[in-house]
Amino acid sequence: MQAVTIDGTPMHYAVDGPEGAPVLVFANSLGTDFRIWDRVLAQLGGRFRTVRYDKRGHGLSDLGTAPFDMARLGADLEALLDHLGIESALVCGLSIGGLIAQQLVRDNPSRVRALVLCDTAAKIGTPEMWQARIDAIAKGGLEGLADAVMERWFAPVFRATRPDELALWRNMLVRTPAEGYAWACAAIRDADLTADAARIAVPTLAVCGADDGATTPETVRALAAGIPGAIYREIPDAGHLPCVEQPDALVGHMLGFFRENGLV
Ligand SMILES: O=C(O)CC1=CCC(=O)O1
Repeated sequence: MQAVTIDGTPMHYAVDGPEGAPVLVFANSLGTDFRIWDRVLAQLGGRFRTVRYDKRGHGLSDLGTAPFDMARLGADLEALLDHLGIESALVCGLSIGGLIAQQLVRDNPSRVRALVLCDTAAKIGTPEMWQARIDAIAKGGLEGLADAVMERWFAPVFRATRPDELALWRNMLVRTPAEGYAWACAAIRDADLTADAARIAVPTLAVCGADDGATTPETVRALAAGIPGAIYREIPDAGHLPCVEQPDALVGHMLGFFRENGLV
């Protein structure tokens, strides 16, 4: 297990792959820990030096001082890069992880060689929607939300054919500390990076699961349209977590994008 204290908060991370290979950093989504990238790493076949981490209040990482905002989450990622001596990396962010990646490139563009923005947006949902979710957690915890979240995370085919796995991913969600989840919802509620999208000057791939019920293909296509030169790809039979449902398709798009841009 690898640990680092950032802003007084112990955080959990993992580094895999050969030293000297291009560095690829993953930022994960709400209510998940970095196991969601396991299958992506298997598909990458050791071509990258990968960095995964549990954002504060998720997985094994502590919550630290709440409330926290998107700037804090972006600064956490930058501090992790500092700790690992990584000047600049390919950054792949899923959902809130995509917001964290956009925050990092906005605040410190030199740290990002390219972006993979997966099932995300410059502004996710509405403040009212996030406040309603925070209020619901205060009343019923994560268990009360879990079935609805599973419908957004996973395509119908996954839910119908992989019930055992579905049960385990649901466990991951409901075992996320409610406070960590709720404060991350508040950070999403208050984040709007729309005006910054047009200033993103690194190669960008936007990807979305065709059945994503959280950040829909329309939303992700609109994100790509707002970023100069960004390309958009859609993954069939995937919901909000293509890294779990269709890792080979996701990796195929990533590798093609990295090669086309001379990044690998
Ligand atoms: O739980 C959801 O609705 C999916 C989601 C939205 C933001 C995020 O990170 O995950």
